[in-house]
Amino acid sequence: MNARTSRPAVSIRNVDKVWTPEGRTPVRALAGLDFDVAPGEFVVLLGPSGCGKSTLLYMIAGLEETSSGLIECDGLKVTEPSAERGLIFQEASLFPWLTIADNVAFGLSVQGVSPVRRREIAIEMLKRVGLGDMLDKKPDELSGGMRQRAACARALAMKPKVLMMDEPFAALDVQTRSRMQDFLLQIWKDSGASILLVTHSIDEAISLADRVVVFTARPGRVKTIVPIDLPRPRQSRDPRYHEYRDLFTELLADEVDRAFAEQEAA
Ligand SMILES: Nc1ncnc2c1ncn2[C@@H]1O[C@H](COP(=O)(O)OP(=O)(O)OP(=O)(O)O)[C@@H](O)[C@H]1O
Repeated sequence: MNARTSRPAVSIRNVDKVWTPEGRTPVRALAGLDFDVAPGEFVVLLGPSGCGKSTLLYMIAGLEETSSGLIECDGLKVTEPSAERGLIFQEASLFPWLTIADNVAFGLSVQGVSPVRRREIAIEMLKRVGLGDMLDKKPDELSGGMRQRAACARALAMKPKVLMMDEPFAALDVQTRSRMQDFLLQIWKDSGASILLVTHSIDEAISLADRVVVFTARPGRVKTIVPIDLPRPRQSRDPRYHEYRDLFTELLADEVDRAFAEQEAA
């Protein structure tokens, strides 16, 4: 972990979330979440389907309110979205009618950056993610991996302190996924941002994380937090890698069974 200050980048204090959809039974998604993310730390959220991982990201992003408890970023209570907290989804949510460079520049226009400077930043960011020769392409002219890199460039252009990623590589093929993981580690080091990444993949968690937060089945609670004490780049042939894999498989198995049992009973 390359924490630089003692103040957490994200502080999650006793957070509950109950969804109350109109005309439907309330859903208790998260209960009593309490953990911190250090500046520059890479935290992976791992847990069974429906345990509230995405819900947590939306609350940190300021897109949803907590039902109780407190979320702070850099010491300030989260009340609304901020450029300091970027969110990337499974499918790159780029505007299809804009070029890649204009997509990256778009958020900066909201911040009042001049058109010339926006273009400069967009080019710089797209070069950084290896898309320097794709500036004037539209999203549908790019592969899925390229689109995700463009989404990363757009988020990084805002210089976020926290970058949240909701299963960002789940839709990609195995080879592209592995390259994107290497790429992500590189931009994480370069940017100094904290990363919170949701995945269902145990291997992705071991390959990327400083710490893995394992959730219980719904309502999601922190089952345990496991630091990954392996040097990077992580090698799947390392016997300790296999020990982590066995540990996470065991930790998740009970929770996945519980989640299934609940779905069948519903
Ligand atoms: N907008 C919403 N309105 C009502 N209920 C919601 C809403 N969003 C999520 N939920 C419910 O909250 C629970 C947690 O959902 P969430 O998507 O956060 O879980 P998850 O762990 O990210 O799941 P998955 O791994 O399948 O993506 C689920 O039961 C879901 O149906």
